[in-house]
Amino acid sequence: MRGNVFIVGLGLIGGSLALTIKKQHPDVIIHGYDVNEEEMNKAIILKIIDKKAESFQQGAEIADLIILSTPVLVTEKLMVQLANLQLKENVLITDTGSTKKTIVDKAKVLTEKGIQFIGGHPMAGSHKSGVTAAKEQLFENAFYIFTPNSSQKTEQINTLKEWLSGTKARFMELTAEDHDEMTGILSHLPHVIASSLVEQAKEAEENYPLLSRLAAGGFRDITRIASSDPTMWASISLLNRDVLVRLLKQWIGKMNHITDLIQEENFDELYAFFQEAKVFRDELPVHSTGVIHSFYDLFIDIPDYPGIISEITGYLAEEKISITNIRILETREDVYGVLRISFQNEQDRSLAKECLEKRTTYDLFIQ
Ligand SMILES: NC(=O)C1=CN([C@@H]2O[C@H](COP(=O)(O)OP(=O)(O)OC[C@H]3O[C@@H](n4cnc5c(N)ncnc54)[C@H](O)[C@@H]3O)[C@@H](O)[C@H]2O)C=CC1
Ligand SMILES: O=C(O)C(=O)Cc1ccc(O)cc1
Repeated sequence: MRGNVFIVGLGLIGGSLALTIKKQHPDVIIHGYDVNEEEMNKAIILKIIDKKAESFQQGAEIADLIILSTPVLVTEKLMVQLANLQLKENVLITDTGSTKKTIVDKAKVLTEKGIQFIGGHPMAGSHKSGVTAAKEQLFENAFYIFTPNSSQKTEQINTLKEWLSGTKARFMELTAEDHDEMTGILSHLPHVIASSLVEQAKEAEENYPLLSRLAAGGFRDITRIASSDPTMWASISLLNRDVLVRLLKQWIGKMNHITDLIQEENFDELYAFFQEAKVFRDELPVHSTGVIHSFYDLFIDIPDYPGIISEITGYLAEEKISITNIRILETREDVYGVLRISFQNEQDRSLAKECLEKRTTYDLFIQ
C-alpha cells in the first residue's frame, strides 16, 4: 500500500498500529497527531511516526487512511469534526475504540457525506498507556473486530484489512451490538470490579497498614487491569452504559445470592458455584489473545538463592531468546519466589519454556 496514513492519538494503540503499518507497507508516510505535544515528540524520537501533523485538520485532509485511537468520547467528537473537513475522496476512516455501538451510530455524520467509516477494535492491549508502551507485536494473534454497517462493501473492508495486515491479528466481523455485549461481559464489567476491589483494599488499609505489603498472588492477578488509564475507562463506561448497568445489576444480584449462601452456611451450593466457575475457566482457550490474555509471560518457581536470575537469563541468552521484561512477582514466606519473564511473542515463550524444561528442574507455568 502507498499514501498517507494519519494516526490521531499517539498512545499504546495508535503507536503500535503505526509501527505495524510502517513495517508492512514501508512506502507509506505515517503522520501523527496528539493533543499532548510531548507524546508527539516522543513518537518522532522513537521513529513511531514519520511526521508530526501541523494540526488535526492538516493531517486529516492529506490522508488516505485515518485511524482514530483516542479515548472513545474524544473519538466521537473527532468524527463530527472530520465530517466538516475537505477530506480526500477515497479516504477510509477507522477507529480503535473499545466500544462500538454509539461510535458506529455517530458514523452517520460521515457516511451521509459519502465518507467511509469502518468501526474497529483490536482486542489486545494492556494496562499500560502512552506511546512509549507501543510495540509492533501487540496485536499478533489477537482478535481484531470490525463492525461494518450493512451498506459497506466487502472491497472497502478488504482494503482496511490490507492496511492492517501487519498486525498479524485475527480479523472478525461482528455487529456493534454483539461487540458491546461481549466486551461488556469480558472486559468492561471486569474492569469495574477490579477497580472496586482495589478501592475496598485501599479503604481497609487505614485499619490494616500491612495490607499493601501482603497484597500478592490472587489479589494482584485479579486487579492488574485496575492500573489502566482512568480517562479511557471512564469514557468506555459511559459509552457502553446501557450494557454495563444491566451487567452490573445482574452481578450485584449474583453477589447477593452468594452472600446468602455464605450466611446460610450452604456448603453444597457454594461448592457448585466454585466448581462451575472452575470448569468454565479451565476450559477457556489458553493461547488465544483476546481481551483475557495480553502478554506472553512465563512464570518460573525459583529457589531463592543468589545468582538464580542470571542463571536463568544466561540459559535463554545462550539460545538467543530475547526477553522483554523480567520481574520477581512476590517473595513468599516459604523458600520459593516466582519469576515472571515476558517475551515478544508466543514462539519465543515456547522456545524459552522448552529451553528451561531441558536445563532446569524448576516448575514452569503459563497463566
Ligand atoms: N489500552 C488498551 O489496552 C486498548 C485500548 N483500546 C482503545 O484504543 C483507544 C486508545 O487507547 P490507548 O492507546 O490505550 O490510550 P492512550 O492513553 O495510550 O492514548 C490515547 C492518546 O490520545 C490522545 N488524545 C486525547 N484526546 C485527543 C485529541 N482530542 N486529539 C488527539 N489526541 C488526543 C492522548 O493524549 C493519548 O496520547 C481507546 O479508545 C481505547 O478504548 C483498544 C484496545 C486495547
Ligand atoms: O490489559 C488487559 O488485559 C486488557 O483488557 C487490555 C484491553 C483493554 C481494552 C480493550 O478494549 C481491549 C484490551
